Amino acid sequence: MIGPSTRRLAVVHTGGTIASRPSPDGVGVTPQVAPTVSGLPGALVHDLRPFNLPSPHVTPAHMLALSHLIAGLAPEHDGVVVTHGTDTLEETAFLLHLTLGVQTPVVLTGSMRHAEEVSWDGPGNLLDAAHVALHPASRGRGPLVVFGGDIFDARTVTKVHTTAVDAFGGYPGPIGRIDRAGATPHVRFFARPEARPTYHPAALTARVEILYAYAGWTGEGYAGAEERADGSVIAALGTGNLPAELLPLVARTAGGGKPVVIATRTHAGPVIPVYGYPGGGATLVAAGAIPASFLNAHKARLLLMVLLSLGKTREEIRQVFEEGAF
Ligand SMILES: NC(=O)C[C@H](N)C(=O)O
Repeated sequence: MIGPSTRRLAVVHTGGTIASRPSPDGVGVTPQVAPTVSGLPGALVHDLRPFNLPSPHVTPAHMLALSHLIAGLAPEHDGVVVTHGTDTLEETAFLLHLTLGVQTPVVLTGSMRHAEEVSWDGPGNLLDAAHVALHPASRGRGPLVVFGGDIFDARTVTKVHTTAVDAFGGYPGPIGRIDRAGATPHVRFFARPEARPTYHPAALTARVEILYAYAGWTGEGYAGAEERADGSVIAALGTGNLPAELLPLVARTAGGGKPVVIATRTHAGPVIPVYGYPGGGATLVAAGAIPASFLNAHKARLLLMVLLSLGKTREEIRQVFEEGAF
């Protein structure tokens, strides 16, 4: 029976391993049946299935469509859970973080094992996500990722393992934790992410490519990306350094007005302009490149796509990255 204390939960299923089983054609594992939340008395669950994809097939356009869908669901629900494949889960979480301005908790989760494996982690992660989404303390913290009992904010969470059940981490780490004693959930938060601006692009029309730096890179692949894209992100070395050969290339692109954002392929820490040797971070910034702060390359790409799609200038984009307005 629906009463005044009935909590309303929307569960938006998008595919991933949490919806997967061995494929009927015998080739690997594919998304098939979305899981149902079990063990949540006193809640009215509204299931939605906007798409059913392995997350490597999820695009920024899907992510923005999800953001619009959730913006419509939020006022009518006490919490929203999104089930998602883990491979690009952090990108969807970050795009939601950038574009959703709702107070209603939005919690993403998934699984690392499919429904026919002995260690299927789908039901536990889904129930944890539901409890966190319906918990009053989750309100106003921005989109969250719940995995293996840890609660992460969308800005810093990243996938850290290809197969382990505790597949998510990031720097500086979880902002909370859910544990269950029998049917009773214990949700505890250690931190509240700062309020950040939200952005409202109608569509993600800008093209942004990522280049990955390595020892001995002399710019292979650079010119093609420069020509095709409206902006680029380089997963550079350490604090944001590149081989010397890249400095004139970056200077050419930035001088021509297309933003070049420098992220790092190192797994934690900021990009800062320390080094003055050719290709060092200080020389790249002097040549017009924009440091990505603490964002990894794929999150920096989404932010750059959002800002370019809104028609922001290179100076406005630099300001957003510099001030951490994301
Ligand atoms: N664990 C997973 O969900 C991985 C899967 N390849 C996906 O992202 O769709």
